[in-house]
Amino acid sequence: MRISVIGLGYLGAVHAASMASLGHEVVGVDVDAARVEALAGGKAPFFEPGFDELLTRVQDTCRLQVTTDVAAVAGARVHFVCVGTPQQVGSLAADLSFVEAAFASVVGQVAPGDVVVGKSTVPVGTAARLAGLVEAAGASLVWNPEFLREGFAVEDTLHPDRIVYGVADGEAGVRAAGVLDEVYAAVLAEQMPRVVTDYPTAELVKVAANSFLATKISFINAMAELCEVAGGDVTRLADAIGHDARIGRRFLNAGLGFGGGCLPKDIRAFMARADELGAPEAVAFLGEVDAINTRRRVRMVELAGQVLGGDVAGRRVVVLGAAFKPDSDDVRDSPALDVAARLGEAGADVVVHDPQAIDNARLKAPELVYESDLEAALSGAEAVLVLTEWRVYKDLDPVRAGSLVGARNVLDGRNALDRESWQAAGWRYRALGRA
Ligand SMILES: NC(=O)C1=CN([C@@H]2O[C@H](COP(=O)(O)OP(=O)(O)OC[C@H]3O[C@@H](n4cnc5c(N)ncnc54)[C@H](O)[C@@H]3O)[C@@H](O)[C@H]2O)C=CC1
Ligand SMILES: O=C(O)[C@H]1O[C@H](OP(=O)(O)OP(=O)(O)OC[C@H]2O[C@@H](n3ccc(=O)[nH]c3=O)[C@H](O)[C@@H]2O)[C@H](O)[C@@H](O)[C@@H]1O
Repeated sequence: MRISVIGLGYLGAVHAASMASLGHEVVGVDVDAARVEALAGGKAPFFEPGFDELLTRVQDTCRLQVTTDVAAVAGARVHFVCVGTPQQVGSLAADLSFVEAAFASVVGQVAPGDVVVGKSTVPVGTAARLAGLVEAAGASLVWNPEFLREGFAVEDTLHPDRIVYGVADGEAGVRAAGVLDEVYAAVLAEQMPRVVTDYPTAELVKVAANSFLATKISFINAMAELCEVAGGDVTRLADAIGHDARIGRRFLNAGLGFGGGCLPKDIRAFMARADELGAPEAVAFLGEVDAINTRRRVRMVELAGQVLGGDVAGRRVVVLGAAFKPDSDDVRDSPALDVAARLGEAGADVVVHDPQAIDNARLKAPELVYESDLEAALSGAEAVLVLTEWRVYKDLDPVRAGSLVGARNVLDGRNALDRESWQAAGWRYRALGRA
């Protein structure tokens, strides 16, 4: 089928290439000319495992065309809107201006019978509002939230845990769902759950899922705070409660907490929307989830001060990790970069290393010093802070690292290192949530 994808960021670019890999003829549109140019040349505009290979495969089939000209979407039968919904400056609410602009430009191109599919994460009520615009052009709207994780984006797009459609009432909704089933036929062949519901439920499913994940992380980080004062070990605690199948061990990794372009802004936008709907108390707990998350960053800076004898000013500190999570170059609301910036503000001589995210980090925090060679970054450091659990940091040899640094202090911000082997190599090991 001929389809279009509007917005070629972490979500849209992977969606477009994945749909082309399923055999569809895809036209992708983005307002960012540099991004379009990179994709047109078969190059991923960001680091995502497996994405370069997918692009190369798709390029060979000539089924993916990219452009800045929205007129190119005319002739496609299904149009996926994948533009950003960042946090508004000075407010908790989502900035919907990109979604509104994208819908306005797409409806000018659609033909009667087309299906417009919203994939961006939006506040509940947005789809019902946009449906009128789409229907006025003779097309139908489906809200089809996306649940992919960065670092696993290709895998999650082609093999999701579930697919959710929010559709209009009646025949029109059934017909639109049927068209989307055709697009996803190869994905649905794996028989994962497919939930067809109304617009508000589909929108709420997305923010509820991200809120639950954020809550799970902050729950374990609250336990980490208690372990720190009571002398417990949060990693053992997480293992023990995680054995209960009702709780589960996943997303109970205590440490610096959550960041990225989604969980933080989604829980904030949910609070703002609940407030508008007159039900702020329903999700007031998310304020605490957010506060626990921020406290972990503050605690990390305190811990660095403690191991350095009370003051970080003038002390050489190496921050390992700038991305918000491993296997990504995304630094949006990155806990690691935030801690590095806080240490820099406190006067520390900070050097930041990351295997993939230095270019993005430099744009976001140009005041920090970056080093792309890991051994050079470690040289002379008086404290080593592991803040993003990249494999290369987990694989560090503590003996070799110990020969490079100025003092053997390691702070494990992600509970990712093997404590015993670091201690055996003469390191003073400190971690969040472990006394
Ligand atoms: N990044 C992720 O892992 C996931 C993101 N989402 C949601 O998907 C949406 C997009 O997120 P990302 O891809 O991370 O954002 P992003 O910021 O990486 O990409 C958004 C893209 O849309 C483009 N754009 C903006 N206005 C446009 C317009 N009028 N026409 C065409 N292109 C336009 C931008 O230039 C940019 O390339 C957000 O709502 C996000 O919450 C949902 C699930 C996963
Ligand atoms: O809406 C979105 O954009 C996406 O947001 C998250 O995906 P993502 O942000 O890519 O990354 P996660 O793997 O969820 O990690 C988020 C943050 O939580 C942190 N985290 C994760 C798990 C954990 O146990 N502990 C923990 O601190 C990570 O380090 C990272 O900073 C969700 O997992 C996706 O399902 C969702 O589609």
